[in-house]
Amino acid sequence: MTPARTLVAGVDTSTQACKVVVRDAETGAPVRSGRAPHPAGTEVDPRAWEAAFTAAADAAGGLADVAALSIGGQQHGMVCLDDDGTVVRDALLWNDVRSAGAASDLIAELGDGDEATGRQAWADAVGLVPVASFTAAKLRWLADAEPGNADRTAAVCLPHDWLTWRLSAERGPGTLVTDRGDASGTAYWSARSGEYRLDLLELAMRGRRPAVPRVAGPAEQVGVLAGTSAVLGPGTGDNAAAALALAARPGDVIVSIGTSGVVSAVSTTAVADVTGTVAGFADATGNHLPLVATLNAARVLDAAATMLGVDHARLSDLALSAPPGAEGLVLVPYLEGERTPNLPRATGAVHGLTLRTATPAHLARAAVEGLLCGLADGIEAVVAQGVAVDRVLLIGGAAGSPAVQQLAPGIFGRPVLVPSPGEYVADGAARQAAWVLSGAAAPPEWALPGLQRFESAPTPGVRERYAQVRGRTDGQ
Ligand SMILES: Nc1ncnc2c1ncn2[C@@H]1O[C@H](COP(=O)(O)OP(=O)(O)O)[C@@H](O)[C@H]1O
Ligand SMILES: O=C(CO)[C@@H](O)[C@H](O)COP(=O)(O)O
Repeated sequence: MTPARTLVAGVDTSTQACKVVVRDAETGAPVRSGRAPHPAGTEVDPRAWEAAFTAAADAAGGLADVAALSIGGQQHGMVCLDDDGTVVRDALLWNDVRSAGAASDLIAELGDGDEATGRQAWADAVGLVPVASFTAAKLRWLADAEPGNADRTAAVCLPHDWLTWRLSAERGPGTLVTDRGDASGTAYWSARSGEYRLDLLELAMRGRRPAVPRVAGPAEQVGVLAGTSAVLGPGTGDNAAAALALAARPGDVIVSIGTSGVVSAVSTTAVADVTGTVAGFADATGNHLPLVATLNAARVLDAAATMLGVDHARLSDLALSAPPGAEGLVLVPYLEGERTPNLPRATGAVHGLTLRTATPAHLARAAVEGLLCGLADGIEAVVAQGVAVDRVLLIGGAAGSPAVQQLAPGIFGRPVLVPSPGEYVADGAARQAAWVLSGAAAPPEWALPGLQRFESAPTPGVRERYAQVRGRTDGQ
């Protein structure tokens, strides 16, 4: 009789869905998986994430036989809890831009009214400059727009912290836990010092100081899955989890095209970009994860497909059938406002329409190129922080698009490696769970996914034309 293998589970509680994977703890071999959708919108009742988790776990055949579980999740979302641990209001997600004015106020206040001084002060304090996405800006919005809810907020945490806490057998006061990766996206925890800046939390909350989760070590057991003996890992932010799944090392740049567009890189040193383009986040192993995020990514292609009345496969074929640069047709993809560049009130635009370019193929091409040009700007910004780029890996839902795969190398000016299709955030969480279970100093050596290499001649003209048009789109 073969001995029973030990199983671990990883969860991605992402913007659009909850995904659960079950893997062999020793080898990382996939065993089973499930998913369930999240509600649409940028303001969500966290209980919907718990319901989706339950449905996704059921779809994955249940978790009764797993020995450990960790949760990766969408970053930055503001989850406010009252004295009883009840959710105070719906969570504001990372892509909710109502906090844009609050972010500007926080910059000005830390600079005593001077924006440049404020930017420098935030970069020095926490390695990033506030934008609408970060939790601190959302808390300032809450303090100003809903002071009653701010008063009731006894503790504040992030989506993955909240779900870990809900699944834990122990939910008493002081049991909320997070990790370095997700804490670094709050704007009141410093990846450089490894400490909370509770003065900045207090500034955001206009003098209130709610409790915050304890920041656990990368492989620390933080509890037990309720109703089982499975151990819980600390979990992490989605981008840190994906880096863990890919065993990313310095020199690797991961470009994720999910709901968000993300360029991130593992680095042994902290960054502090005073322009605010690159955020100085932490990874899930003790390193750093400088990161650029856009609000508009896979859903740009969803929108283009809807406009053209086609599915993703047809959109890709259309894009590949048009010439590079779509003969001057440019789509600026700021469909939800934008975070990078910081234009929260911007809208999308199409420039260069002529009788010749007014075709489905040109529009499809312009959508893919517009999306990729924004990410190419992100790669450039990360490089400007002194981060080495030896390999570019492309993941996320839209990385499955042949047009994205084939056009990215030309626009990025570098070859692109596409791992075999997978749920890399959930996989990274599963690898963390296996690490926690092992008690070892380093994560287990799991087989890495196969990589498909895409290469093509650089098309710098496409980025130049995009940059000209982007400059005219300020969204005011
Ligand atoms: N082949 C494809 N081409 C383009 N977009 C795709 C494709 N497959 C999935 N997507 C899009 O990818 C997105 C989901 O990606 P995912 O990385 O799971 O997002 P998230 O983690 O933010 O929920 C959806 O918007 C979906 O429509
Ligand atoms: O805001 C960020 C990173 O700073 C996003 O990456 C969110 O973490 C959401 O990710 P997805 O839902 O696109 O995976």
